[in-house]
Amino acid sequence: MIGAPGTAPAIGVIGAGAWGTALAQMLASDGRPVALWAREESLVATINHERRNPTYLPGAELAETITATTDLATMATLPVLLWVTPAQFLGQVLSGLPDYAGDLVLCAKGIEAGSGRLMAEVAHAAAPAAHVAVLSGPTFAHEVAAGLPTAVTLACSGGETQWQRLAPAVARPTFRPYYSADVIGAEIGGAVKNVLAIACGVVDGLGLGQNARAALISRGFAEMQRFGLAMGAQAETLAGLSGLGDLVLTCSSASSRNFSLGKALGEGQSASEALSGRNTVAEGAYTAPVLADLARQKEIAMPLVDAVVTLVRGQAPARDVVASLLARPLRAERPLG
Ligand SMILES: NC(=O)C1=CN([C@@H]2O[C@H](COP(=O)(O)OP(=O)(O)OC[C@H]3O[C@@H](n4cnc5c(N)ncnc54)[C@H](O)[C@@H]3O)[C@@H](O)[C@H]2O)C=CC1
Ligand SMILES: O=C(CO)COP(=O)(O)O
Repeated sequence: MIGAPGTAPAIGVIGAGAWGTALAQMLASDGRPVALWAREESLVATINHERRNPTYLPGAELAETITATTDLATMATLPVLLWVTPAQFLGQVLSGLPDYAGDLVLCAKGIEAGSGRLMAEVAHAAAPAAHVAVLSGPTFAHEVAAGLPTAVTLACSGGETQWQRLAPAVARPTFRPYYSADVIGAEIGGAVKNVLAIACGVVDGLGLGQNARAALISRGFAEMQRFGLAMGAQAETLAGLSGLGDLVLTCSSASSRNFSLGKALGEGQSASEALSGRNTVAEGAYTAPVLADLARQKEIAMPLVDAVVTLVRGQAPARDVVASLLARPLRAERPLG
């Protein structure tokens, strides 16, 4: 049983990393009970007894109405689950709930390596009866946990009927979802921006200046549009909170794990050094190679994504990768040309 009698949660969060914990805190901000699933027994005890998550979200004092558990089967009884395990583990963890038939709100940002599947495809395969939605936008976990305001795209595969159910379950005074029916667009924005944030971190680490960063955001957005439109995303979604909004956030701050990974590479750390010893996830490092493969299959030029692949594979130093990007033939600015 999750929560005290009479206070059973109607909503659960799967994954107690930084983002899952911050989402649970945001959902509990008006006193509603929230169930939070973690893999780690010791973390469950710390959350329930000390009201904190020192491993993934240090500094936040967690609400009394959050109840942590390692029991996935109990979570399956809840009508709404926010799924926040990292992208590469979605299929594996969700396969523990194959019959889940409630609303499954996907919050990870990435593409599955190996299969090239977006998160909703992975979820449909693992839990075919679930009603999938995607929540994505400019949302640094520590800011959301602190109650600072933001807005997100909530893309519902079940259209407006699902939105009517989910919006009141997820919205809070400082957390504002906007409706979309474009699940693919919301997924692609979040997955691609993580890769581009690594590139922006490299620019920062190399000390190449703010002009270079703005140019990279703009040319990176062109890559996101080319890829997204070819995959069936809508242009307005890519230009919205889950696309351009999150791209600008993540490309502008070392609070981003992807940006900070790129910064370390730009400062001269090797890829293996920069990637090892992290207990937090920089999704872009796992998404970049599979994204580059998908783009190649579709004959879509993504030179910045290709450059990030070269860097995370440790195939060339950052300065050489930037030099070869700058030496590419001059061309028209058209994003789709
Ligand atoms: N942290 C943030 O500000 C935001 C993160 N996201 C996305 O949320 C997703 C989760 O990221 P965070 O919560 O930040 O993670 P995190 O980096 O804080 O923590 C890592 C998480 O991975 C889990 N994990 C490690 N090995 C695992 C395994 N074998 N199976 C299942 N889970 C495993 C850990 O238990 C932990 O929950 C990512 O896709 C990220 O892009 C989205 C918005 C904001
Ligand atoms: O997605 C995020 C903010 O919207 C968090 O970005 P990082 O995973 O790079 O920290």
